[in-house]
Amino acid sequence: MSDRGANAGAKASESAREQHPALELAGAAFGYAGETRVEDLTLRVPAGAAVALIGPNGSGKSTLLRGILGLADLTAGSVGVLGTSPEQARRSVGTLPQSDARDTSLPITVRTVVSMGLYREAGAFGRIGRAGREAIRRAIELVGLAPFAGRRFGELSGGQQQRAILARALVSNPRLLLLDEPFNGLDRENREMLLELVARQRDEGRTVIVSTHDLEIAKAACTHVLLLASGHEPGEPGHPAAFGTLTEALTLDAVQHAFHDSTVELDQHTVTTTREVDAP
Ligand SMILES: Nc1ncnc2c1ncn2[C@@H]1O[C@H](COP(=O)(O)OP(=O)(O)OP(=O)(O)O)[C@@H](O)[C@H]1O
Repeated sequence: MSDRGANAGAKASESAREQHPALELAGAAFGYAGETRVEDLTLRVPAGAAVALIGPNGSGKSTLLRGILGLADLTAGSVGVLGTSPEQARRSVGTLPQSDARDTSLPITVRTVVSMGLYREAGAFGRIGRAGREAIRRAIELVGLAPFAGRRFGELSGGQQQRAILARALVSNPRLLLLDEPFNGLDRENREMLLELVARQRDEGRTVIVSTHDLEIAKAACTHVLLLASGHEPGEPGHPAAFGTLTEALTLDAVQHAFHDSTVELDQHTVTTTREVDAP
C-alpha cells in the first residue's frame, strides 16, 4: 500500500475508533489470580461522559479501574476501551492512582514526575523533545504548580502532590482519564480546583471515570453514575446497583442498595441506609 493509502487507512480507523464508546462492558467480571472481585458489568460509557464510580469500601471500584487498564484479570465477559482492548488503549489513557500508592521518598522534582506521563511514548531513557517539554510546561501550569516545577515532589503538601500526579496523567493528552479517589484528603481549595479540572476535561471532549465516596462530587462534576454494591456476603464480588445519567442512576433506592448498613449524604441530607430502617 502507498503511504497515502496507509495514511488514509489509519485516518479511517482512527475516526471509526472515535465513534466507539469510551468503555463497553458485556457481562464483564474482574479480579485477581482468577478470583472474581467485581462482576455482572454490562454498560456503555459514551465518549465525552464524566462518570462517577461510587460504592462502599471493597465493592470493586479500584479493581474495575485496573480492569479498564488491563491490570486486573478479566474473569468473565468482554471489555472494550476506546474501541479496542485495554492493553492497546492504555497509551491513550491517563491515570491517577490512589494516593496511598504513592512513593514520596524519591528525590525527584515536580517536572520529572510530570515527564513520566510521556515515558510510554518516549521510553524511560528516550529523549523528550521540544513538543514534550512544552506539554510538560502546559500541564504543570494547568494544575497551578508553575512556581513549584523545580521543587522536590516529596516536599509538597498532599494537595499539591495530587495536582502533580494529575498533571502527569494529563501531559500525554489522553482520551480517557481514570481517577481513583482523587478527592480523598483534599482541602477545600484543592477540591474545588480538581472539580473544575474534571469539568474542563469533560468540556474538552475527554471521557473521565472518577471513583469517589462523595455523592456531592458526582453531582457537581459528572454526567453519569455507576453505583457499585458490595457482595451480599463478605468476600463475595461487588456488582452494579445502577448505571445511567445522574438523574437515572442516583436515586435513593439505588444508593440504599449500594450502601446498605452505612450513612451517606444525598441532596445535602444524611441518609442512613440500613435495611432495618426500610422495613415497615
Ligand atoms: N491486588 C489485589 N489482589 C487480591 N485482591 C485484591 C487486590 N486488590 C483488591 N483486592 C480485593 O478486591 C476487593 C475489591 O477491592 P477494591 O480495592 O477494588 O475495592 P474498592 O471499592 O476500590 O475499595 P476502597 O473504596 O476501599 O478503595 C476487596 O475484597 C479487596 O480485598
